Order: sequence, then structure tokens, then C-alpha cells
Amino acid sequence: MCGLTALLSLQPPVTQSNGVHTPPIRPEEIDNSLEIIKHRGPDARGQWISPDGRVGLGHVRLSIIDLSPEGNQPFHSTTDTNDVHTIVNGELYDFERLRAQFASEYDFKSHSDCELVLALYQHYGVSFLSHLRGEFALVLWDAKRKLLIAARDRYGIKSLYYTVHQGRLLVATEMKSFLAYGWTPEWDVRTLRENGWRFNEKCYFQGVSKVLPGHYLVSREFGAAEQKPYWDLEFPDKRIVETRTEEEMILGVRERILDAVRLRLRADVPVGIYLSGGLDSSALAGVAANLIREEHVKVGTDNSGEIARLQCFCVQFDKDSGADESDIAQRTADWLGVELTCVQLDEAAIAAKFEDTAWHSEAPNPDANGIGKLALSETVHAKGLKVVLTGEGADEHFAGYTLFAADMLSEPDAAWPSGLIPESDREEAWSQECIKSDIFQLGALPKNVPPSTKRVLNNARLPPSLCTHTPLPFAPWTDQYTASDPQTVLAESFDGRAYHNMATKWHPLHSSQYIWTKSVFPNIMLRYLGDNVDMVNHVESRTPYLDHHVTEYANALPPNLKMKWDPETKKLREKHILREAMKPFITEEIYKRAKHPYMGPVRYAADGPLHRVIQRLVTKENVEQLGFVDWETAEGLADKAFVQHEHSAFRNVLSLAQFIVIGKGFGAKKAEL
Ligand SMILES: Nc1ncnc2c1ncn2[C@@H]1O[C@H](COP(=O)(O)OP(=O)(O)OP(=O)(O)O)[C@@H](O)[C@H]1O
Ligand SMILES: NC(=O)CC[C@H](N)C(=O)O
Repeated sequence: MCGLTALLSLQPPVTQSNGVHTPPIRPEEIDNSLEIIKHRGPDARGQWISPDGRVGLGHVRLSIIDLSPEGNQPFHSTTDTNDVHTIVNGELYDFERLRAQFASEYDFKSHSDCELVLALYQHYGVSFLSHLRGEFALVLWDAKRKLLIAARDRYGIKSLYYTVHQGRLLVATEMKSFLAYGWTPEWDVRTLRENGWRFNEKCYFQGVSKVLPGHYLVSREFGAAEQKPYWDLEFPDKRIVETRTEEEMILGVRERILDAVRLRLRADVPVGIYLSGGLDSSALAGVAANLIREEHVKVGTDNSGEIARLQCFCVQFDKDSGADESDIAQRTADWLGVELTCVQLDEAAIAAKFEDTAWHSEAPNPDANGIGKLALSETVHAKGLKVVLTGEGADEHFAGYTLFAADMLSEPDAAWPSGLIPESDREEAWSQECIKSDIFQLGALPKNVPPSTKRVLNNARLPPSLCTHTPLPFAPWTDQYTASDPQTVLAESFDGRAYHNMATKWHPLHSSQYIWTKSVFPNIMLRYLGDNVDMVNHVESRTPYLDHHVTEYANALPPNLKMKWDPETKKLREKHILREAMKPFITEEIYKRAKHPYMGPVRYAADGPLHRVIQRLVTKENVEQLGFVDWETAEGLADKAFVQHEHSAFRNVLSLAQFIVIGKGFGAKKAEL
């Protein structure tokens, strides 16, 4: 993916009577901002500043479609009637069909997918976003109307941040780009204490917000910007009985996934696949192999029609870590006849990449999982590939997480009467899942949650699990920022439409899927395990399960077909319909294998490489420089984590070390009372 940066001066570039001085935007500022994210776009760099010096657009390019200079950005549409400029990070699928459709009314200058934004904006006005299919972050400036739009894809696959600094609206793919404009980061201690940055539009730096998934930011006539939604997840009314047969729905899922993969194999550069021992990625590899065999589909630049040339990549952890799936991935690769490269990741390699992963992801998470993804992209790049397909989004939309089970069982599924679970079984299984979800927590369950908070999300069982995440060892003075507990903050990050739907229309499984997919998924998973770390090594990851034709179809399926009750084992079978839809393309082993979440090792040796990195980072000086952490509590964490192997201390200290890396990299001001 590429990277972008944009500025809009909210005041004219002169000294005002009130003393505010907004200098015209300078090319060096944009260039410095792009320099910070140059890893996102090694192939070309471009910028545009409006004649009045009030609008600036900058872009670094990882070229994927139309590698010629015509595909470089910004793109401009300047005619008698038009004066529109855009920068786009991402991929717009099915662009060739749309390009042909609009060729008579728009004068395309390139064969880039991204230029489509100008054609669609000219045709549809601000509603053009609904016509984009794929992952993107973009900024568009309509000079005639003095209208700025900054938009993000439906799921938040791409990141997009904004802030106002010295009278200028700043927008960028990564927060660190703002540093070039003289912005000085200050910790937002409230959102750190309340965990809000993991759930909502806030960031852990004051004044910085995310453009939310499925939203666009709009500023007219240089006025204050506001966010508006253009798309959201929708689920059916739980009382309406499904009339399609299971077979029809299995075929419906299959057809849409085939289409989503087919579109994502199209690129002017080599394309590969991230392959684990799980269903989601094995299905992608299987579908791709099938498309090569049955339709002779071109895979990136490879037109050979040889399945053996399809390149897959698997992270290989130490065998005794319990986290390694490479044997299974190898069996899948052998069965399909594709090539598999295993990327060995021992503890020394994990330790060596710890700081880079935190810095680039901008989304600290208390585990080492993101490091594996960073290592994968390093190898993919070394092998000359620029694009990979990866399986994120399947668990969200086809119900793969066991954390959804309690909500799935909390109510019968009237939409699929033939799959109804006998009431006594359902109630028994539900109470067991509730006990399990209380025991299997990654930290202490949230305390002091007002009863009203539980009702906001219609008593969903999922929220406490999302809120147990690893409190940092906060300094006592930060207690003033605990007016709202994390669970209330999570609940309040949704809107009235969602509350109404959860209370009256959606099955609890669907409410749970909504809560997860709108909160930690874009803010943590797609950052720490997604685009941000892939792009460090100039690799674009494409997510076929996050194609909105796939997800809209999946969301409309009955809950009982997503998590299907097995009357013999008296257990739920997660991702049932996805499994059935993908059956022709996967091994028997994968078809039968239960979900194992992607996890790096969680136990590391005392005085080993990772312990030493943590000791180097978590010093009194570094902790005190954060300002919001208590050194006395932090001091013993590394020993507890690596010598006594306390899992919660391990998570705490990893989190703390990541914040130290981020604080140092950003030059964040020490937080004070
Ligand atoms: N060990 C790994 N090597 C390479 N890629 C991986 C690895 N683990 C996960 N991934 C990538 O990350 C994606 C998300 O991981 P996740 O665990 O959700 O899916 P999965 O392993 O494919 O399937 P399942 O969810 O059924 O276990 C995978 O689909 C795959 O593309
Ligand atoms: N890396 C990207 O975001 C790709 C942008 C655009 N699709 C191109 O090929 O240039």
C-alpha cells in the first residue's frame, strides 16, 4: 500500500488581527512528512499544493497497478467544469469494468485503479464512496466547491488519522507523519486509562482521531471537519425465518469468495498467499489453486497456469513453543501442489523485531504476534513479491471466535428453525460458555461496571472479554481519569442505531460480531497484525474475506449456520458454513480442524533475547519519561514475566515496553498532573 499526507489551512495564509498566523503550505513540509513513511511507497513520490497555498496533498507509491509514471499520484481532473485532486492509498477492485463504464464521460490519464476515484466522484458526487470495492484511504479536494473529503474503507483495513494543529487540518496514513508539521504529541491519559483508543475514534495522543471505518471526514469552505458514515454492517431481523436452503447458502458463500479471490489475484506485480494451519488461509490458497486450474486465472504477473508457481508463506515458530502450525501448512501446500516458504522465527528474531513492530503498527498489543507478520513481509519482499492474500475477516464475519459462543447460545435462533438446539441443551451449553468466558480472560474482569452499561449492548457477553486487556501500571495521579470504566467506554463507542438493533432486531451472535468488528478489529488487529506491519517491507496485503459482497452475504446468514450445534458432541462448530463452502478446496485435516487463533509464543527464557530487550527498554528513566506509569509497580514486571513466568505480568510489561518505544519515537511530552 501507499502512504498519504494532506493539509488544509483552516485560515487564509496571512497574519490575522487575532494574531493567528498560518503560513502557506510549503513543499518541504509535505516532503518531510512523506519521508517519515517512505517505507510505504518506495516506487514514487508526488505532491500538489493549491495555488493559494491552503491545500496540500502528498503521496508515496508502492506501484501495483499500472506501474508507469502515469499511475503516480496525486491525480488531477482539471477541465472547464472540474478542478479536483486526489491521493489514494489502496486497491479498488473490479476497476477495469468500472473504467470501461465511465470511459465515455471521464478522460482517464492512466490505467491505475485509483484514478477511478475522480471518475466516480464526477459521476456520483459525494456518494461515490459506496461504489468503491476494496481497501482504501483517500483524500479528495474539489477546488471549485472548496470541499475536502478524507475517507476510509468499510472495515478499516487502511489507517487514516487526523488532527488540527496551528489552524491546519492534518490528515495522514500514519500518525508519525504529523511530526513533520511541527506537531508535538502529548499523551491522552484519559483514553489510556479508559482503554478508549482500542475501541473508538480516539488515539492515545491528545487531539488525534481516526477516520472511522466506513466513514468520511468532510470540510466545506475551510470549515471545521466532521465525520459521516457511508456504510455499516447490517444483520437481518432475527424473527424472520430463512427461506433459502442450506445448500443454496453454501453455494452463495462459495461463489462470492471465488469472486473476491479472483479479483484480488489481479495485479501488475507478483502475488502470493500467507498460509497458516487454519481454515481461512488454507481456503484462500485452495480457491486460488482452483481458479488457476479451472479458469487459468493469471496470478499477478504469472500467466503460466501452473499451480506449482503459486507462492505461499508461513511463519515457523520453535516447535516446543506450542505456536507452530508450519507442519499443517506444509501438508496443505503439498496437497494443493503450491510452493511453501517457511519463515523461521526464533526468539532472537522476535526480540530483534520487537521495537520496529511497535513503532510501525502504532497499535501496541500485549503479545508478540505482530512480529511474526513483520517477519513474513520481510521474506515476501526478499522473494520479489509485492502483494499477498491473507485471511483476516473470516472469523469476524463467519463467527470463528469461541468468544462469540456465549452470545450465540444466549437465545434460540428463530431464523433457522430446523437447526434449533433443544432448549435444555442450549441452556446448559450457554451457562458453560458463560463460565468459560469468565475464566478465560487475559486480565482481570472489569470492575464497577454500572448495570446500565450492560443494558446498552443488550447484555451481550462479549464486552467484558474485550475490556480485560492488560492495564498498564498507571501512576496514582491518573486515577482522576477513571470516571468511566472501559466497558462503558466500549459500549458508548457505538451509536443509537446499533443499540436499537441490538435491543430489538439482531440475534445476540450478530450483536457480538458487530461489537468485535467495529472495535478491536480495526484498531488493533488490522493495525498490529495488518497493513502497518506488512508495509514496513513494501508488501500490500489483500483480504478477500473483507470484500463487502462477501460480508454482506455472510451477515445475512442465520446464526445457527455460522456456529452450528452438533447434537452428538453437544458443541458448536465454528465457521460451519464457511467450512462447507470451502470443502472442495481444503484438506480433510483442515475441514475438521477447530480454530486455533494465530498466536506467537507466550513463554520466553529468563535472560533470553526478548527479556534483555525488555530490560533495556523498561528502565526507570524511560518509564518516568512517560509520566503516566508508576515506576515502583513497573520495576518488578520484567522479572515476574520472564523469571516467574506470570502471564499477566508478561502482557503488562510487553505493553509498557511498546508504549516506551512509541513515546520515544514520537518524542511524546511527559504526561503530568
Ligand atoms: N503461521 C502463519 N503463517 C502465515 N500466515 C499466517 C500464520 N498465521 C496466520 N496467518 C495469516 O493471518 C491470517 C489470520 O489468521 P487466523 O488465525 O485468523 O486465520 P487462519 O489461521 O487462516 O484460520 P483459522 O482462523 O481457522 O485458524 C491467516 O488467514 C493467514 O493469512
Ligand atoms: N500501494 C497502493 O496503495 C497501490 C495504489 C495503486 N493501486 C497503485 O497500484 O499504484
